[in-house]
Amino acid sequence: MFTILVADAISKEGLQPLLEMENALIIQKKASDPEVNLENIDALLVRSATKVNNELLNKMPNLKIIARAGVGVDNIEVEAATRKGIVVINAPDGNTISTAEHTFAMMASMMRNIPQAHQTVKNLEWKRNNYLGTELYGKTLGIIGMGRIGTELAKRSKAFGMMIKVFDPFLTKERAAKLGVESCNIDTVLQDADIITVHTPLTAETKGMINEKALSKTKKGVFFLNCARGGIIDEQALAKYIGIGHVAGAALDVFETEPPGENPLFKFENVIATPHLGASTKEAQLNVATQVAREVRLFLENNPVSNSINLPAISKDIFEKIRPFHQISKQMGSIISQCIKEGIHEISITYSGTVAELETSYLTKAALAGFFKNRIAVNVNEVNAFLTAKERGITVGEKISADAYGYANCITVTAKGEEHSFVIRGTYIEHYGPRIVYLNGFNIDFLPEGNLLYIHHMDRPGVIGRVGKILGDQSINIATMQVGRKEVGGEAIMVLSFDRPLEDDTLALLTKLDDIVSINRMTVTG
Ligand SMILES: NC(=O)c1ccc[n+]([C@@H]2O[C@H](COP(=O)([O-])OP(=O)(O)OC[C@H]3O[C@@H](n4cnc5c(N)ncnc54)[C@H](O)[C@@H]3O)[C@@H](O)[C@H]2O)c1
Ligand SMILES: O=C(O)[C@H](O)COP(=O)(O)O
Repeated sequence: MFTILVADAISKEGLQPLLEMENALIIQKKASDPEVNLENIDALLVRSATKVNNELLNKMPNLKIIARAGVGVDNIEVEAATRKGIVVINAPDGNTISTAEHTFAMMASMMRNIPQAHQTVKNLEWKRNNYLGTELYGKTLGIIGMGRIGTELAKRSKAFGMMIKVFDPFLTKERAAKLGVESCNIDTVLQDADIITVHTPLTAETKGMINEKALSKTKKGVFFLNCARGGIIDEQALAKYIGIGHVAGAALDVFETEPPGENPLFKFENVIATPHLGASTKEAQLNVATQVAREVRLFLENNPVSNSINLPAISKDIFEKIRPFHQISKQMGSIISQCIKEGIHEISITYSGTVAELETSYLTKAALAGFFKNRIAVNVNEVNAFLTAKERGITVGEKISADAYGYANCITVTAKGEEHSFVIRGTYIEHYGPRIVYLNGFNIDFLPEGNLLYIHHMDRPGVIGRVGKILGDQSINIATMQVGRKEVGGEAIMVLSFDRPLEDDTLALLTKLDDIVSINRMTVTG
């Protein structure tokens, strides 16, 4: 049973994919509500109101996925979530049109003083001469950040006869030409635009990018819009430039602190504001809720997700292709971890045959997740596998080899420790399943699943019988048994599987037998 916490106001209709799950309990309450048992939560759905910081994450040890029903994830400590192996997803395009429309509406309202004039009419005043507006037609709109919203805003503004100059370091010349906008450096946008609007995420680079220095480069009489994130335009600097009459007006949907409380900008009549309403339409809310609800459900049902912030996107088709290799990679990581009982400084994985053509980095992460599973307390998965290896000083290498040892596909994992190395090789055979075909110098063939015992011994008559007798005396049923050796009378191995885990006492008896070099008891999940 999964417990899903919907902590912000998210469209109930959009949550349908989750509400239809038979094995999920949906709780719609604030994360701070004392009735919510945070320890049980598997999935958390938020908008921008809930601050998903490390402190909250520490109270949610079971959390597997955070879904942001919207675009900006600046209310989520993504790095802290990544460290804990929690997948973070968002709904990147569900509210694009609504926010572009809101920005356009704010621009038109600002240029024609609509909010101010509206208020006077409601106050029974008729001040027609106070509100001389400015046409949009023929004006230059400067767009900083030409992503989804910037692009939709440009299309709408062009239809109103505006010229568009944009600054976005990641915009190619071809795309700018296709969109019919002029790609410029930031100074050109600042100097030439009559109206400037920002549509970037809030990052270390964009925070305060419209500061006093930037404002000093703008035309006298310029207008500003911020419907992206508070802080991209420095509020103090903007207030100063409005105060001296350089900036003619500003339209703001977002603020450095939300709700903003007392703010120096609010004393100016030519500043208009909305309370972060860009995405607040029925359509956008349904879109973003449906997008994240579908993704959370896919994730909880062990399918890939497409809109993860901290996990490479894999399409369902590709995931279906890698699924069997994903499983065996994890199993090999787990076996290696249980067989080599010392600190590891290097893990390298070699792919050959058909598997080498797939998304191997995902498989490498799965092998690391399997390796760490039995070793450390933190939940390690594809999200934090590389980070965990790095933090523990383990070098991870990935190679492609032409030699598949006669198999259609083959994955070899090598772990190097202080004193020993361990090599395991597996393959996936259609209609047969995952098989381990090589263990540390020995050819073998076993299913890497369940309660396993790996015995390294000398190839002498009676060893197998003595092992069998001890197990029989303890009423332990051997489910499967495979043997392998290098040469007659030399070293050999056997891998046995049981229906239940082997007790310590049995293991101790087996260890004492003659001709046994080492014994490893393993539990490997499917
Ligand atoms: N007001 C609202 O309710 C509301 C709703 C949706 C989105 N947003 C916000 O709007 C912003 C844009 O959203 P989007 O969906 O268009 O995002 P997006 O990722 O599609 O676009 C962002 C663009 O900014 C560009 N960029 C990044 N750093 C830059 C820099 N230093 N200088 C110039 N350009 C830079 C990127 O290349 C990208 O093209 C985000 O901050 C998002 O959180 C607000
Ligand atoms: O980043 C976003 O998607 C917007 O800022 C919308 O935020 P909201 O979901 O809190 O309205």
